[in-house]
Amino acid sequence: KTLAIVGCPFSGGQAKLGVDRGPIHLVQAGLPEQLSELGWKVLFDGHHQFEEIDAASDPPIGKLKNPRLVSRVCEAIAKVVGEHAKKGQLPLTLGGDHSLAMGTISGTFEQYPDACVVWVDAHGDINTAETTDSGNIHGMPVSFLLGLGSKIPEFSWVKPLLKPERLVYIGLRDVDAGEKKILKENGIRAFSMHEVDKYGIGRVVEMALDHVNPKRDRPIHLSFDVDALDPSVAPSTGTPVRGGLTFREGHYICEAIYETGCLVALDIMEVNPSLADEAEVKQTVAVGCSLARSALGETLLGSPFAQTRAS
Ligand SMILES: N/C(=N\O)NCCC[NH3+]
Ligand SMILES: [Mn+2]
Ligand SMILES: [Mn+2]
Ligand SMILES: [Mn+2]
Repeated sequence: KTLAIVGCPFSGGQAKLGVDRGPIHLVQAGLPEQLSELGWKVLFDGHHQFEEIDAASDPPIGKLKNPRLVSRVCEAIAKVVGEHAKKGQLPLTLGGDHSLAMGTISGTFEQYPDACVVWVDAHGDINTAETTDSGNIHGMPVSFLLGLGSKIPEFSWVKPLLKPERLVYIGLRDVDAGEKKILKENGIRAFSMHEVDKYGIGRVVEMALDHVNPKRDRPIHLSFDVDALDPSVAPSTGTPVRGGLTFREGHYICEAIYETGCLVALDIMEVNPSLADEAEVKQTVAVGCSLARSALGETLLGSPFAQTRAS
C-alpha cells in the first residue's frame, strides 16, 4: 500500500497567481504524515519543478494560453503518474490547476486501460479549442482526454484513452453552453447539484458508480477540484461558484469511492492559497487534506485499513 505523493506546483492552465503554491501548503499542513497515520507507506515524490517557457516562445495557439507549457508539464506528469502506477503505487497528485488532470489521467490509463474517471467539480472542464472562451486550458482537460475537438500538434502526445461511458461528473453547476452541447452529444453522465439535491449524495454516488463501474471491478481515478465544494467550505480557489457541495457531501464521495477498493489514483486540485484571508486559506488547505484522507481510508468511526487495488 504505497502512496506516491506528486506535488505539482503548476498554474499555467489558468490566469490567477498562487495555485502553484497549493502543493506546498497541503504538504506543510502535514498531509504526508496524516496519510502515513492511516497506514500508507508514503513516498513523497517532491514538488516537481517545471521549466518555464518565456511568453515569446509560447504564443497562444488559437485562444489557448500557455499551450506549450501546459502540454509539456502534463506530458511530464503523465510519465510520473504512469511510473508510480506501474509499480503498483497509488499516485496522489496535489495541484496546481486542473489542466494537470490531462497528465494524471493519461498516466492512469497507461497502466489501467479499463479505468473509469469520477470528475468532481463545479465545472465540466470539457471545452475544446473551438468552444473555449477564455483559452484557459484548465477548462479543457477532459476534451483532450476524450479526443474531442480539432487536433493540436503540440498536444499530439495525449491519446484519446478516455471513453464517454467511463466518465461521470458530480457537482456540476457552472457549465458553458458549448460544454453542455458536448456533454449531450457524447452522452456523458453528469450529476449536477440539482441531482445532488434531488436524490441526495448517497444515491448520486451509487448511480454514478453504477454507470461507470457497475460491477465495482474497474480501477477508479478520482479527480477532485476543490471548487466542487461550496465556497463557504473551500473559499480559497480560483473559480468559486455558489451552491456547491457541503463539507460532508464532498467527504462522502471520497469515503464511498474508497470503500469500493477500486481507487488507483487521486487528484486534489485548484487549492489556491493566495485568494482569501489567512483563516480561509487555512480552511481550504485543511479541506484538501481531509478530502485526501477520506479518499484514502480515513473513516469517521475508524475501520481497519482495508486493502485497495493498488496494494
Ligand atoms: N475551475 C475551473 N474549472 O474546473 N475553471 C475553468 C472552467 C470555467 N468554465
Ligand atoms: Mn476543474
Ligand atoms: Mn472547477
Ligand atoms: Mn504561501
